[in-house]
Amino acid sequence: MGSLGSPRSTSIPNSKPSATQNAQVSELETSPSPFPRNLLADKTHMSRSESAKKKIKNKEILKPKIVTGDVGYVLEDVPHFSDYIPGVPSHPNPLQDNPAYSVVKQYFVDVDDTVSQKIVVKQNSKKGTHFRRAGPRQKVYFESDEVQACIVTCGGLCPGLNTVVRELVCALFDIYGVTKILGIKGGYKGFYSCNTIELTPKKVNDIHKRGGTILGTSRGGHDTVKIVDAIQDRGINHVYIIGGDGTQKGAAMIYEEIQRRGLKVAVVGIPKTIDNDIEVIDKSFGFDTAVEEAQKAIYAAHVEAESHENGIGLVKLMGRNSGFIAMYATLASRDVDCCLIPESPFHLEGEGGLLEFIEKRLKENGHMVIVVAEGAGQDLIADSLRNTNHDASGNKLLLDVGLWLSQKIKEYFSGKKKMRVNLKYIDPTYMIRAVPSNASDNIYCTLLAHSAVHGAMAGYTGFTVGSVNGRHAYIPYHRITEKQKKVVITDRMWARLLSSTNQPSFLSHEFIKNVKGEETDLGSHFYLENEYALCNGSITDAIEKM
Ligand SMILES: Nc1ncnc2c1ncn2[C@@H]1O[C@H](COP(=O)(O)OP(=O)(O)O)[C@@H](O)[C@H]1O
Ligand SMILES: O=P(O)(O)OC[C@H]1O[C@](O)(COP(=O)(O)O)[C@@H](O)[C@@H]1O
Ligand SMILES: [Mg+2]
Repeated sequence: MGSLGSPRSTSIPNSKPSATQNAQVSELETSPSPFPRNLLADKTHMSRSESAKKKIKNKEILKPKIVTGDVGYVLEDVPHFSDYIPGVPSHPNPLQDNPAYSVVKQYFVDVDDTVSQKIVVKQNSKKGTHFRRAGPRQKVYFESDEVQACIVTCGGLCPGLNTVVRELVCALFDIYGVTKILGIKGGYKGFYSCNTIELTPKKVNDIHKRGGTILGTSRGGHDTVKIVDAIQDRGINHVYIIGGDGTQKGAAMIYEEIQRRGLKVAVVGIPKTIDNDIEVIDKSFGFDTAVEEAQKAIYAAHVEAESHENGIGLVKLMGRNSGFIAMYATLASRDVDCCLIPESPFHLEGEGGLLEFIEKRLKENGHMVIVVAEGAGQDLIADSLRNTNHDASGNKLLLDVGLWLSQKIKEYFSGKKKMRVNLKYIDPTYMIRAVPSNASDNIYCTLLAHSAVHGAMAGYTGFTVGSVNGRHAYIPYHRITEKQKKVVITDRMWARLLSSTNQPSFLSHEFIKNVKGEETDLGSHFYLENEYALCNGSITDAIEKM
């Protein structure tokens, strides 16, 4: 495989590809890396001529790096420049000369350190899946003045976005002496349709105290080729992408295109989602803040409900497909009588239905509080209303379960029951995600940002950073994006919720029978509550041993 031709023909005025961004590489005969390799890196600058584009398009990308060891040890590793850029030079890490780190006993993470996905084990358990431990390495693959970094925030808002931006800038600046850092405005489409802003520690000094993102965000607009062209044109070689599951899928495509073009550009994802629906990681930043903020709405609903005869406080919380916010806000509050999430189907009418339970609870206590995740009961609403709308990113636009439920409850009691109820519906949806992150999320954001920067400087790319069992790790994109994390209703955490609210499970016998019949891999778990499932790996086992 040879050079793809002449230097890039189109470019933004005053910007040219940096010499180091396009690695000087030659045909790869043997690999210093122990991993399977099916990609040969391109030579020097790319041309955007049609034939060159075609060649790039047809190039295969690296296969996932899976390393196996003794006793069933598996490392799901992340790509490194040395996998596709032979002879890529390295340098000593400047961290060792940083006065702040002078007292640290061990500056660097050992190259062999990995983080286990499964921590509850039996005596004879296999070692199972591991991820590369995050942190500074002895060698870095960029000189400070060679780095041109950029940061983008995509998808919905989440508390902590500004903190991550701030800490990325500060880590690059303070630890690695990087001074060229660009903010991409307005999400993915900002790469090719907006101006950039220069980011310095001074500019970002106070931003963690503000909600939202100073960079702006958007849904839709992911055009891989245009984005990578912009990255190349601006000479960017560190791309930090903060966003949820959709964003990480987009980041994976950017990384693949960059690898196809043979560029020395690190693509690093920092997972953001208020719904906490990202697999593998313990939890996402901003989640704790959102749960805390939701307490205010639940408190108000409880005060209102308690103060009226047959008072019902109904609170709708975010959670498109995963009910983590509703579940944790309910557990934290202790004022909630019933929590409804997308993972646990319910029915309204008849024996064992929601309306019957509301009536019972009102008769017992005189008031009640219901928390509903926005994605709950969508199948029931869809029966009465047609809904085929999607947002710019392709996410299904949900119908308002809170309004629908309020209507159904009122109809039920004013109809044949002739019972007067006083229902107050509170929808704090955007309030819980528009706030600045709390103290613990701020620290989490800082660690994520530092891990991201250390990984990029150490030459890793094509990964998302996240906490796995409390240790920070580099996780390949496909592990984050292959499925969404959901509340496991056969998990003891959901059982704890049911026992705290004393609500019925609403599950039909048929549903339980179906779930019991399913053999599903329960690989990762929020807060690792499901020890049984982790040991045995099936819903059936989890249910039987609960
Ligand atoms: N499957 C996908 N492939 C590539 N890009 C995607 C994909 N899904 C979403 N995106 C892009 O990621 C960005 C954010 O996605 P979205 O689903 O809105 O939020 P989130 O990342 O928070 O889940 C959008 O710009 C969207 O175009
Ligand atoms: O109004 P928007 O911005 O589309 O946001 C609403 C959605 O954003 C979320 O908070 C999270 O979405 P993402 O994590 O995919 O950005 C959902 O819970 C909610 O449905
Ligand atoms: Mg999403």
